[in-house]
Amino acid sequence: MIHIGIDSGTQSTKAVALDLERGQVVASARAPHALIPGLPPGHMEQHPRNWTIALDATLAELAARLGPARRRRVRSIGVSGQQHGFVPLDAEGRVIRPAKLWCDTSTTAECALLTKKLGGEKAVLRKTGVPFLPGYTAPKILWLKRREPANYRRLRHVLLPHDYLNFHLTGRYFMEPGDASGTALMDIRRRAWSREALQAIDKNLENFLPPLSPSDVPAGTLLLAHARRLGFPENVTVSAGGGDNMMGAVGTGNVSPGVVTASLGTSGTIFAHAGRPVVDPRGEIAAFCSSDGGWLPLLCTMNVTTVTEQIRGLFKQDVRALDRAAAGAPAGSAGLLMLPYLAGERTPNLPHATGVFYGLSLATLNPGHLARAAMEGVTLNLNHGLRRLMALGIRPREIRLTGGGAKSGFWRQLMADIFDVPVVAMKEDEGAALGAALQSAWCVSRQQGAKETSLAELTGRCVKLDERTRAEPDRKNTALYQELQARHDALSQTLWPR
Ligand SMILES: Nc1ncnc2c1ncn2[C@@H]1O[C@H](COP(=O)(O)OP(=O)(O)O)[C@@H](O)[C@H]1O
Ligand SMILES: O=C(CO)[C@@H](O)[C@H](O)COP(=O)(O)O
Repeated sequence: MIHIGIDSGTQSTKAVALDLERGQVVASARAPHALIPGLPPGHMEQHPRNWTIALDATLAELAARLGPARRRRVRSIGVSGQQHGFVPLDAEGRVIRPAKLWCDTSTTAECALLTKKLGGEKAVLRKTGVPFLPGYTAPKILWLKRREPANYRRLRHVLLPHDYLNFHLTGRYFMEPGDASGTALMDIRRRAWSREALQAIDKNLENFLPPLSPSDVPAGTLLLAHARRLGFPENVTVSAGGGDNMMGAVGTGNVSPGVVTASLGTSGTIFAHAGRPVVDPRGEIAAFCSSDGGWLPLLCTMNVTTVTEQIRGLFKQDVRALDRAAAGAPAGSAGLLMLPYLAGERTPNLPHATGVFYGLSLATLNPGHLARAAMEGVTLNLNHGLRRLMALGIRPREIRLTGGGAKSGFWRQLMADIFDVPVVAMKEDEGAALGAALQSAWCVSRQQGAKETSLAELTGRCVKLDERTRAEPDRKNTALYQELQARHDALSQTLWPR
């Protein structure tokens, strides 16, 4: 059987076709989609229509690559998507306005209002487990109500990006706890909507959200129009899918405690599977649910490949030239430190912070030092959160890498040195797309009942480490980076006191 996984990321949509019997990805496809340009600072939006165009294009390309015989063996599709985006739909399921994304920081006033309504930060953590942060969906809904009342009056359905793609494929409104836990509208301990959080926005909001279904329940069946266009059978199951980090967990075999994954996409995330809710009393680590029945404590920083892309653009380099330039500068960039908050930041919670190069001199103001300081800065920023994850009891023996940034050998070594933990990339680098394919295969096997296969068995069979990419911490550099971490944290704290 062939199981298809789609990952609708912030910069592009990726699709893979998994041949389950061979345990291998046999075809893949990709299509880019862009942010809406020219919006005021802090506003980050995309039109959901561009996601469906990219989804249809990648599915068509995948179908062509599979050829007629394998197309007839397609059994299921799973969808992964960037978390937290708010897709507002009217009564007919039409998109009312562009989606505000996970990296939009325009809702700090709404976060403050919601936090106050629930009784303050501690009360919010007690009631839902997840604080109101600008990246999450709840303040975006209140923003629409307060700032665009005419649009809000038309609101009848709230979906997240991956739910909207499921709706496009099946015609059904459906949500599951993994991605839904990133709305900040759930009590993540009970895996259920929090009536209090919903009512803090609108007493009718509950009617605009589908009930939460367990993640092993299918979202629906692929609409016939899609199946015919693609040459697929008529009974293709579309699984619940999930947020890209939840699916990245599955695609890196992070489905039982003890495994830690880092994703270097547009955002940077580090997460671990947990058999119980992990609520950070400081609210820095997100207490999300996974999309396989467990929980997924997660650290997210907003500035990862956006920063390296910006530096690369400045010097008109391709990704390899950027690596070479950075490798030409010494570890620690001769004292040049970068606080990478180009888009504000979620962890630490500094939505209005800006970036800083500290330590510019005749020796460091050149492309190589700037590139290295940028890569070190985003990695030190991630490491700040990794220390917090560790303080909550997550102990990584190694970290599995996924996302675009994991393709850089130079960056992998930098991560091993800064995290002081071995890192290793995966044979299939599209972890979220592979995870979505695997989750759909799991969902089909659960429907078949008697022949049910566990998710751990499926990942054990299909998820493979690429041992050639393994990087061990280099003792020459780990001590230096510990010092730099302290300087990075102190500089951040001095410039942006919390
Ligand atoms: N070899 C590489 N070295 C460093 N960065 C890379 C490399 N290949 C891709 N990238 C980065 O990965 C980014 C895309 O990552 P991806 O995980 O697909 O993002 P998203 O899922 O957020 O759309 C690109 O913008 C690019 O900056
Ligand atoms: O906001 C978060 C996690 O809380 C981000 O990780 C988004 O889910 C976007 O992911 P990428 O597009 O960077 O993969």
